[in-house]
Amino acid sequence: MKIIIGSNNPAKIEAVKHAFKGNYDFFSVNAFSGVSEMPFSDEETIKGALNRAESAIKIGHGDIGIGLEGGVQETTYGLLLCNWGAIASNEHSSIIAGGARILLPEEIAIRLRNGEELGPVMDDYTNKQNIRKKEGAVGIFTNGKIDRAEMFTHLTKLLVGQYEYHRSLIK
Ligand SMILES: O=c1[nH]c(=O)c2ncn([C@@H]3O[C@H](COP(=O)(O)OP(=O)(O)OP(=O)(O)O)[C@@H](O)[C@H]3O)c2[nH]1
Repeated sequence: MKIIIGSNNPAKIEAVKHAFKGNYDFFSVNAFSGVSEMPFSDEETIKGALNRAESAIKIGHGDIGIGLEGGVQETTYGLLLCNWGAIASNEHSSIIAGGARILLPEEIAIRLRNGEELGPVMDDYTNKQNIRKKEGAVGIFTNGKIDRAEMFTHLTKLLVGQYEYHRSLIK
């Protein structure tokens, strides 16, 4: 089975490879999210994940397309880091799942509300480079307990499990 991942971000690719068990061929493509660089709601982040999954399966001529998208959601408690994923398949309509979420520190949230993007803000805050491709904001703010790849692995397992369940209903 040919699985097309709609991103070249190593944290996302590693996560998808970990979540699938069995004989699969993985390819990654730079899929278009069709949403803003910094999605600012669950709705927008889900849309980005769906667009990436549906574009990945088409571009890569795969059996399955996977889209993973990071964003934030405003709440009365503060700004939540949110992540969403989608599986597009040739057999049925797309499936979505959400990742674990944590509140971002207010000094980070203020910068995002003023229009900055989380990736560069995290690099600036930590004085490191490409945090988004490594441990991610979730890794930094959980003291390394859950990094971005692990969070996306869990999310992708939620997708794969639902996909298998849907397929068992079709057959
Ligand atoms: O350091 C981070 N840790 C995180 O936990 C995290 N979650 C989201 N973001 C940032 O939010 C924007 C959209 O996210 P995103 O997933 O669409 O893009 P990305 O650039 O990370 O990947 P990709 O576009 O190469 O696939 C980008 O600025 C990401 O950097 C994060 N940055």
